[in-house]
Amino acid sequence: MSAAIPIVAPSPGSEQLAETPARPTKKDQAQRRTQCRNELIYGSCKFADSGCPFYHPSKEASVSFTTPPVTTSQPATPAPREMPSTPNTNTPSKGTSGLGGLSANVNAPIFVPKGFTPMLAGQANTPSSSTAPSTAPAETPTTQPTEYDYGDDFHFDYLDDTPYNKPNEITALAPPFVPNSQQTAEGYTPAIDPYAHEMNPYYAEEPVYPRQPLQYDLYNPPLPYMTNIPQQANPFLADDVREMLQRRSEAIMETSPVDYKLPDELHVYHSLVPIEPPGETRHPRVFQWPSISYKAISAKDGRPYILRRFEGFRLMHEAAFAAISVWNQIKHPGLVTLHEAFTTRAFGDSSLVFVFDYHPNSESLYMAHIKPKQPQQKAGRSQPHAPHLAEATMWSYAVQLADAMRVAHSHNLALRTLELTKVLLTGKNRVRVNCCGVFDVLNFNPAHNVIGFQQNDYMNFGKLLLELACNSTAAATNLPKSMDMVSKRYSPDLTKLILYLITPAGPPKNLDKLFEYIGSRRVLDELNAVSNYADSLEGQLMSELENARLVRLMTKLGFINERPEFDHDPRWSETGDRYIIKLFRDYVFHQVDIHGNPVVNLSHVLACLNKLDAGIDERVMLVSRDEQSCLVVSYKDIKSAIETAFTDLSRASVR
Ligand SMILES: Nc1ncnc2c1ncn2[C@@H]1O[C@H](COP(=O)(O)OP(=O)(O)OP(=O)(O)O)[C@@H](O)[C@H]1O
Repeated sequence: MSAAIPIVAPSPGSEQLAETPARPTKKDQAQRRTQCRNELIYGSCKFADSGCPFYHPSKEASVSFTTPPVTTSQPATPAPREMPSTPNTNTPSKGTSGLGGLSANVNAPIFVPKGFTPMLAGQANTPSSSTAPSTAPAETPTTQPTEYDYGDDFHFDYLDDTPYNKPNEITALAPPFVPNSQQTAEGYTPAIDPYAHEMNPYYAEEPVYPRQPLQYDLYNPPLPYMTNIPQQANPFLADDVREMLQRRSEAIMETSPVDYKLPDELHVYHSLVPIEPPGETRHPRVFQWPSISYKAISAKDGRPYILRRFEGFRLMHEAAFAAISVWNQIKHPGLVTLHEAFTTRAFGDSSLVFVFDYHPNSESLYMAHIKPKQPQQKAGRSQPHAPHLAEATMWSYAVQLADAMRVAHSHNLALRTLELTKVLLTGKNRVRVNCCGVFDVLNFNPAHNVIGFQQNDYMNFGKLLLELACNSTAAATNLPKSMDMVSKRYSPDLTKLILYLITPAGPPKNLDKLFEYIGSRRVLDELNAVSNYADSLEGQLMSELENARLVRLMTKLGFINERPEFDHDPRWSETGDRYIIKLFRDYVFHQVDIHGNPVVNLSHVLACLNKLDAGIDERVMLVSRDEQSCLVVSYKDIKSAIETAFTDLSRASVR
């Protein structure tokens, strides 16, 4: 049995027909056995005594359907307009036939809205409100041909003096939303709808515009265990996270406006773009060979990589590449992964190329913290840069870099590039050591002493922290002065750590001693910070998960709505179940207020689409654009209609 209740204007002359008794046919006899829908919906049929062919029960029987008198004036407004929808708490699902059944149901000649009755009956027990519809006679409505092709058998209801598509009638059928304990769940703000006052022109005294709460079961709030992170009111990705990801995505796709005459292809890489304009030297170089870095795309996996090219380098020992395979096996969050190295003549010289992971929009610690910057403008005022790094940031870097060192040393390797320009800031407080393995090839020596390089790592680490603490690349040239500055700016613990690292004298340094200086509390602080950040990102992902559902839904609507032709039928998207989908689209997106201005109400759209996605039994009244017909359908039915239409389209697309 259908849940769709089409109510349309009679065609011209239908009233005439109603008054002229026709010859009893088989169809007429069937009609006489069918209860008149006006009785069911409005409680009475004004044509009961003047030729309505349907069955009319006695007045006592239909008493529960009578509607109280109206006190508000009838408006004349454009369509479509915001319609209150009916919460389904009292209306269990009955008889909706699932996928594809809607067309048949809509065209069914006999209609008994089973799921509807309890709601109406429930209303009879509720005290009537002043906004209830009128049963008083009014003008006979204009009769327009309906847009919907219902077929010959379709039962037309005569619009009585209280047209069904008037808002006060709708209120009677769909009482205003009253938040229950579930609906007042987290995330629902009573003042969520800025249009509420505009959308209730008929209820100025008692606003009953159904605000569209984001129900917890349809739109999930952040996970409960996320109480350790600030809650965000925005159901979408936070602005700063969106901007960060957007910038990264742009950086990946960036191309060079200048033609640098680079090879089109290099090994398996193509689309080479220099990371920095070539030829500029801004700070002491770490490597004795000039190098230039390119972003390139791998033809193997389509991912971006960094190609660091050493110009004019001649490789003397093939064995130098042995370290590359070891570095390649180390995947650590504190290291920029080295993938491979090769020599090439594609640039017109003999070049050595290292391939690293590409971290879009990253910058070196030198660029981020030491390089002088233009003062930033905020609210029209220039903001001075922080004079020095916060102690917590210093410890965070120290913990991450110490762990990167630990993993390299445990593989019997040395980092050798713990320098301000070779440590990349790849995210919020996330540092990674870059260019690991480069020295192992550039300065290859079969008799090299890895322990000596590892001891140098401690020295370089101390120097890097000192330079960051003093905000200067020259800090190591005057140690007493620099250490004095550090002790004034930072805690004794940090001063002791730097002193331990940069002092050459004493026994060989080791990781245990290093972590003793750092202290387990600092490591746990870092763990907490990372966990909080992971939680916050997970919360953000959660909101994107919801949005992805809605995008899929809107994509389906886009495939179906306004399709010019399908299955050799130019009216495919306007007929059958698709007509319901069209009306639903109008209901969700094309509402207008009393002045005919568009209602751009995001919470309404989100609530409708979420209900649709969940396919709930709640009913919604869809009104045709000429306001002459309306359908009462459940979200479940609309979902079925969309699924059926989309499945038809998908099937045809693979044929
Ligand atoms: N793997 C990478 N992923 C993303 N960006 C990188 C990567 N490596 C380097 N960069 C970018 O290139 C910039 C320059 O780094 P690079 O190591 O080339 O410094 P440099 O100034 O050329 O130093 P040097 O001359 O000593 O090699 C960095 O600040 C960073 O923005």
